[in-house]
Amino acid sequence: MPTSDPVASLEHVTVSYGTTRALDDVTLDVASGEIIGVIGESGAGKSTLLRLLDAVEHPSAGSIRLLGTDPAALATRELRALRRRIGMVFQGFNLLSNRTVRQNVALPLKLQRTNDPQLVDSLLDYVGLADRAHHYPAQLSGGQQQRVAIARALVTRPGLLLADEPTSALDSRTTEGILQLLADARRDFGTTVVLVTHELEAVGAICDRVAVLEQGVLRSVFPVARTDYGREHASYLEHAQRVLGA
Ligand SMILES: Nc1ncnc2c1ncn2[C@@H]1O[C@H](COP(=O)(O)OP(=O)(O)OP(=O)(O)O)[C@@H](O)[C@H]1O
Repeated sequence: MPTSDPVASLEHVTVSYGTTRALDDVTLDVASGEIIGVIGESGAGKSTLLRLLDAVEHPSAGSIRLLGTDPAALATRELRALRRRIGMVFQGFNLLSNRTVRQNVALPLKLQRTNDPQLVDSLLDYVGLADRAHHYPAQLSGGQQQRVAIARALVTRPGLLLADEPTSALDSRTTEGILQLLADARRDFGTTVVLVTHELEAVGAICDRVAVLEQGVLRSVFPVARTDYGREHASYLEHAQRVLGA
């Protein structure tokens, strides 16, 4: 079990937009090395929570610590440096369409004015796309594009990886592979993952705990009883039989 300080810590955090409380008195720790799911109906506050954890939003009340610092107290340059330590993957993959797979993965390093071709290659290999390095995103399937996005997020060895509905645009078997990749990243790199999703199966597949938001209020955080979901080498037929109970 993780023993170090939380990667992120919210203390009585409220985020208000006018009279709307997008988050209402939320207290939550994200432990180092855990995969925590965040679920809730539309408008429950999931995106607001992610924006706080990505340090693009600050609490209206309460406090937050992210990777050991208070983001609200940082100057622009320090805030940028903090945000570079936070990886993000999105439902729509958000790859640069006019850059190759390899260039997309190398981008965060380029933004840091560094260059590590071996690391980029090793990550492409890790996500199983070494042979697609010179392809463009439009030449890849959705699942492959999400693998590129995950490689891009991991290339800086982020202290926190935020995943915003990462499998919602994918079919169920591709979803299994992507979830397995996130679980592997935790196992192999110790990556802490916050997974926002409306897919309860995804939470059951890889999360240690789940936080349930309702109208901005954190109703409950409880341990997840994992389902054996991530058999990535199962054939499509096996997958269909398992899901459909044949
Ligand atoms: N910039 C904003 N200005 C005003 N209200 C906002 C803003 N951002 C979010 N809200 C409101 O805050 C509440 C929480 O929104 P949020 O986007 O965090 O929910 P969500 O759980 O991510 O929803 P969804 O699943 O539909 O994306 C909603 O009532 C929303 O209308």
